[in-house]
Amino acid sequence: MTAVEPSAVPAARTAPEPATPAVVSFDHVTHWYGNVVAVNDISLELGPGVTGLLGPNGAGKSTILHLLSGFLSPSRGSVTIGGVAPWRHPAIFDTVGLVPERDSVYAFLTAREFVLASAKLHKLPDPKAAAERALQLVEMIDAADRPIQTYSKGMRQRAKVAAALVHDPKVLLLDEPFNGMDPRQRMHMMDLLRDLGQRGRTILFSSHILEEVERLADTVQVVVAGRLAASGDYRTIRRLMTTRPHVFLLRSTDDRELARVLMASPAVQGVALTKDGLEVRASDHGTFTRKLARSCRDAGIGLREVIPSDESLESVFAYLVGA
Ligand SMILES: Nc1ncnc2c1ncn2[C@@H]1O[C@H](COP(=O)(O)OP(=O)(O)OP(=O)(O)O)[C@@H](O)[C@H]1O
Repeated sequence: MTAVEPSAVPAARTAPEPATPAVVSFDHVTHWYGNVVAVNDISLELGPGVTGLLGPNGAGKSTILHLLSGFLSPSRGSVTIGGVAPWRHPAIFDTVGLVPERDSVYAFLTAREFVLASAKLHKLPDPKAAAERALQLVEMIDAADRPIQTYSKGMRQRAKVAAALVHDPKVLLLDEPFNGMDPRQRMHMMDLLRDLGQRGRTILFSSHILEEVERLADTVQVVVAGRLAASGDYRTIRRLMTTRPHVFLLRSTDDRELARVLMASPAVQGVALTKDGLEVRASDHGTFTRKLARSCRDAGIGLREVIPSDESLESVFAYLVGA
């Protein structure tokens, strides 16, 4: 496991104070569904601020969020929010708001009715005012009286966020909240979540998109195949991802000569002549890509194509797990 301790974060981003007591805690948590181990011995602590839960499909992100919401009990270990175990403890919903991945919304209701129903379920003193405030936060006032079934996916997402926020929870859990949002909606939602994090709320959102997490999260928890692969400051994790070895396929006027030239570079770990071209394993992505064109020019070799061949998130995660 690549364990990265949360490090000091420059002033540009708001990070949880190191002394802040953990609000959310996983202590050696395992959860299995029948034979499938969805979460495997995960320990983590989260405090106020925005945390991204990053992982490929099937990594265990939804299971982690459902354990926190009290929908699932840990098979082993303990999960707590503010010191309380959420399982079979509905009062936890005074503290927690959940935006599920699936649309668990009555589509014949309008957003206003849906959010108001959520406010009433929370027995808020003024449910109407709370619903209006939540709809305003997600910029849904104008469309609030249309049935949800007429909404785009992004609007449905925002209606779910309003319902989860209506009681101003201390902890907000969001499962792939940006799915289906257009760039403007996404930017607005990011601003809203960032603002809530800065105002002391503990926000945990799942995503399989590195850029989303990078733009929003103060800290990142990377899960792969049910295990915690890395955790801490997003910059450190980003650096680990960009400094990992990268594989490129190159096509040139003289692949054999190019192999000889590249092997002299400290940024290159290995080369292989294949029927498709020259496969290069670079130890440092930045140095390799910066110097490649010049090396070819100096050697009189024409560079025809540079194809990164292991850029999938899965390969990034595989590297983090194996590192
Ligand atoms: N109810 C279930 N019964 C059996 N297996 C399940 C169940 N729910 C999830 N799993 C399995 O547990 C593992 C983790 O699933 P989970 O939904 O938590 O991952 P995820 O990271 O949220 O993935 P995705 O991004 O695709 O939603 C997967 O292998 C999944 O197939």
